[in-house]
Amino acid sequence: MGRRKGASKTNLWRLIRQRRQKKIPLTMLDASLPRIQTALLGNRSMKSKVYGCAETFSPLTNNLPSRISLLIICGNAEGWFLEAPNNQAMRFGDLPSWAIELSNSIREVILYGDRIHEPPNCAGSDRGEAACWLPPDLLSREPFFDQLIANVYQPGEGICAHVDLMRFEDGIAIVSLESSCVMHFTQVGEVSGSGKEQPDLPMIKIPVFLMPGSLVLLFGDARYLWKHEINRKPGFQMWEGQEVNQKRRTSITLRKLCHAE
Ligand SMILES: O=C(O)CCC(=O)C(=O)O
Ligand SMILES: [Fe+2]
Repeated sequence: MGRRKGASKTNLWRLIRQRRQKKIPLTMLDASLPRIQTALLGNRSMKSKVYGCAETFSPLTNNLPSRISLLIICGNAEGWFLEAPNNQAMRFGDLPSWAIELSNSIREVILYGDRIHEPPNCAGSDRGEAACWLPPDLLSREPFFDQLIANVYQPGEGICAHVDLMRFEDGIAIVSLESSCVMHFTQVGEVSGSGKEQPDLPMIKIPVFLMPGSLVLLFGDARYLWKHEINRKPGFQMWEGQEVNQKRRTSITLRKLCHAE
């Protein structure tokens, strides 16, 4: 079983140590999902939709110059507050309606959608949980997601190798929009007694090509034992021997916060 909500970091490191003794499968989906894109974009451009999402976050944004595409806006029980103009927007708790629509589309597409790669049969599969696109308990949870982050990357900008924070449950969805890119996956390094990751692993780097509308689903090993990164510096975005043509890229990451039991 993949790790589930509420497990501590120490437990995670123990799990990682145990799992590294075995061959670790990468369970991940990379499928072209035009329906997702349609759900998100609707009749508007991505740009206006992103503005729309920022507007939903805070009444403050009504006063902002429209050239600011996205803002970090954090919310808590006291209300929304603006952290800094940036290229990133986050939302915790109740998601705006377009993100709920997007979550529903993701669920629908996993269950019924057209896919590039046919998933192995989840129900009754003798290949076990790792063979599904998303295990049934994650697929049926409510809410499906309650945190989103929208990232906008200009050409040359990316995100360094990381495992998403442990405050989020297993089962993470990333919708990739606008510009294609290569996302790389590398295994989490061996963990020493002090809890520090050791860099001495033979590096296995798995490139995954993401088109506009691609969906990446991370669960189990892919979520906990592999880091993901996007290095969009010149020379790193190679696919089939060619440098990927970079334009602005936007991603929407949907996750579920761990809640105390
Ligand atoms: O932009 C992406 O595709 C990845 C974003 C991501 O990994 C994150 O926000 O944790
Ligand atoms: Fe991430």
